[in-house]
Parts: sequence; structure tokens; C-alpha cells
Amino acid sequence: MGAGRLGGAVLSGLLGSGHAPGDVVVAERDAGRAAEIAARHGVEVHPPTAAAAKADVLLIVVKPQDVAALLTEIAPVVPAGTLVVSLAAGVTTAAIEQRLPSSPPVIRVMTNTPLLVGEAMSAICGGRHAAPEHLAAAQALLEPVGRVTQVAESQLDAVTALSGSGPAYFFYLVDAMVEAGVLLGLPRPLATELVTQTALGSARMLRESGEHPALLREAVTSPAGTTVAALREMDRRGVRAALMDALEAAADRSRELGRS
Ligand SMILES: NC(=O)C1=CN([C@@H]2O[C@H](COP(=O)(O)OP(=O)(O)OC[C@H]3O[C@@H](n4cnc5c(N)ncnc54)[C@H](OP(=O)(O)O)[C@@H]3O)[C@@H](O)[C@H]2O)C=CC1
Ligand SMILES: O=C(O)[C@@H]1CCC=N1
Repeated sequence: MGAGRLGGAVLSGLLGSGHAPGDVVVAERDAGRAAEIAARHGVEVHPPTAAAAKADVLLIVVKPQDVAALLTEIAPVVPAGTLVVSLAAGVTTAAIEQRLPSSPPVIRVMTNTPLLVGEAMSAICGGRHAAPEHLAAAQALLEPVGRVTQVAESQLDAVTALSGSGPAYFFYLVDAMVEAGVLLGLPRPLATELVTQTALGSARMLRESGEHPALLREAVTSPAGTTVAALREMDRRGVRAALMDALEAAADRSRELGRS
């Protein structure tokens, strides 16, 4: 349900990880996107009620503000045994359960767009009617497109602020660093290559060394060198405090979306 930016990525991820196009039905209200998706992926596209009535697993990937209206529309046709998996930020399992009289098991997911390259970070939790096998089913669905961890629902607003929105922060940083490279006189393609490979290499070091990021940072920071000159400037400008405030704002917004 919903094949926008994230829904489209989920669809590509599912098909790329071996789900047959014939096993997937998409509901997308933007007619142009619906036609494009049907043509590109060879999946059936139906209105929400027709799609929901057929689903063993119902993936909700519409904007948080659209979840209530969608659930109201499909509630009469969702079979009792359907596994409902919501990827919407902020919307609680209780809010979803409340709108579905068939009391289906509900799993709430916070994933992120690196799903497109098989490197998603997904966190999942179960609602009132979700049993371990439902969590396992959601985990199996998401594992082919990245890592999956189980969390308490009370942690999901923080998870959203860290890994859900996280790719945007890294892209923002990369964009700013490339711009700095241009300021320093480098051609944009070269600056982009330098920063992208540096981001990839740094991420691999974090994962593969298991070292604390502060130690990895220290190893780059030579006495009276270039790195410490840059880091002092970042500290002077309050970059660390700005990041804390920014992530707090994201978590607050996630909570707010849950109330709308
Ligand atoms: N983008 C991201 O990185 C992440 C997003 N999310 C969550 O994923 C969800 C989707 O986000 P995103 O993909 O960015 O949003 P988009 O607006 O790109 O996609 C949502 C799509 O759902 C369609 N839609 C809305 N209501 C219905 C309906 N009743 N039936 C069928 N289709 C419908 C929308 O159509 P229309 O354009 O007409 O409204 C739109 O195409 C959100 O809940 C968000 O919180 C979670 C983690 C990461
Ligand atoms: O910006 C948003 O609200 C969504 C949720 C996490 C990432 N994108």
C-alpha cells in the first residue's frame, strides 16, 4: 500500500531478493506512478481494497498522515489472519490495531532507503496480537535487503531519528564536503569521488574493525596536523551539539506524527 519513495524501494528490494512479481500486488493512488510501476516491475496494481482483500502480508508504506484514512478504507476487507506490516514513521501498533476490527497481527518497522542496495537497517517490533512467528516472518521479509534488529516499541522514535532519517544526514554531510572541495578548487566529479569513497571506507572500518569511532578518529588526527585543525573548527561551531539537537527534533517529530 503506497509505492512512493520508500514503497518503490521496498518493491525493488522484494523483487530483487527473489519474490516473484506475480506474488506482489501494489496499491498506489498516484495513477502515473501506478502505471509506471506496473510497466517497470510487471506487478499487478489494484485499488487498496482489492489489494488488501488478497493479501497474506499487507505492507503499509503511505505517509503517516495517510495511514488512518487508508486503514478506514481497507478495514472491512482485511482478513483476520493477514500479517500487517507498517513502515510508517510514528504510527503506533495500537493506532493500527484500533482501526482494524479483524484484530490482525501488526508489526511496526523502521527501515531506511539503503534498502535499495541491500544495506537497509530495519528495526521491528510487534503489536498486541503479534506472536514470535509474525516477528520472524517480518524479519525474513526484510533480511534479504539488509540488517534487521528487534526493539521495544518505545525505542522506535529514537530509531527513526538515528537510522530511519540517518541516510539523509550522511548525504547532507557528503553534499557539504563536496561543496567544500569545490571551494578548495577541485573539480566537482573528483570531489564527489574522493568524498564518496572516504564515506564507504570509513563505514567499512567502523563495521569491520569494531573499534570505537573516537579511536578511529584519533588514528586520523596527527599532532598539530590538518585533522585537528578541522575538528577544532567543528567543535567551535558546535557541530556535535547541533547533531544532538537535530536528532532530538527528529524523534520529537516522530512522536508528533504518531499523534496526528
Ligand atoms: N523515505 C524514507 O526514507 C522513509 C520513509 N518511511 C516511511 O515510509 C512511508 C512512505 O514515505 P515516502 O515513501 O517517503 O512517502 P511518499 O509520499 O513518497 O510515498 C507514499 C505514497 O503512498 C501513496 N498513497 C497515499 N495514500 C494512499 C492510499 N490510500 N492508497 C494507495 N496509495 C496511497 C502516495 O500517493 P500521493 O503522492 O498521491 O500522496 C505516495 O505515492 C512514510 O510513512 C514514512 O514515514 C520510513 C522510513 C524511511
Ligand atoms: O522523513 C521522514 O519522515 C521519513 C521517516 C524516516 C525517514 N524518512
